[in-house]
Amino acid sequence: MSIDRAPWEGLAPVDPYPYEETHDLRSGPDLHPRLLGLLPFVGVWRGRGRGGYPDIEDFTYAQEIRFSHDGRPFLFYEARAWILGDDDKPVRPAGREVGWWRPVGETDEVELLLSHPTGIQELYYGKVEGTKVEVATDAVLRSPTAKEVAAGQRLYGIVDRALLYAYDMAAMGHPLQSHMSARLERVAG
Ligand code: HEM
Repeated sequence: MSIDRAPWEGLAPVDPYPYEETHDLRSGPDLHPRLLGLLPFVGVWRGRGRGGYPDIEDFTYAQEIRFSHDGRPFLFYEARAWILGDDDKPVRPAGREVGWWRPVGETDEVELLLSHPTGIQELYYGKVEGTKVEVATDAVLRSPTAKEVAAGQRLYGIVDRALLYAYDMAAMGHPLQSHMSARLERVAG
């Protein structure tokens, strides 16, 4: 394999990426009609959650989640969490995930592709019902160094203007059970 410089030699520099991405429905491109079912999620959210699992200590965390779009029929999703101490102060950065929420054609079905810095990728399928989205993994891809995560289930909902979710996972030989749940308030969008 080699890189050939010749085709680009002498050409002008390229302008910055010309298309807008927004988490604010009042600015930027129009939301693609296929995303109408997911419209209530678009924005930036911040809040706190509780987590646990059989062999670990229960923990409290804070999290920011952003759902944005660029006019095409998918949402960009990004979540960053940090562990909170008893005094509510940050203890250390925790789970991060990025991915894509993809409505399936004109249906109420949705595909969710998520990628984690822990060597795991998840592919979820599920349904949008009103302001609720429920998805379950179709596949989990793990790098050789990743922890043994076998399956996941997620429920997202907008309740009283807040974003609530619950995440159940089957991992490390344990059957599907709760790992985290949280409540986040809209902070932008
Ligand atoms: C908000 C995001 C998350 C937070 C705050 C979080 C937090 C934690 C904490 C505190 C632990 C204990 C071990 C440690 O300190 O690292 C842990 C373990 C674990 N987490 Fe998470 N986690 C998050 C998301 C996820 C996700 C999305 C997955 C799977 C894709 C996952 C899979 C696991 C696994 C497999 C373990 C090991 C459990 C065991 O050893 O029995 N976590 N998590």
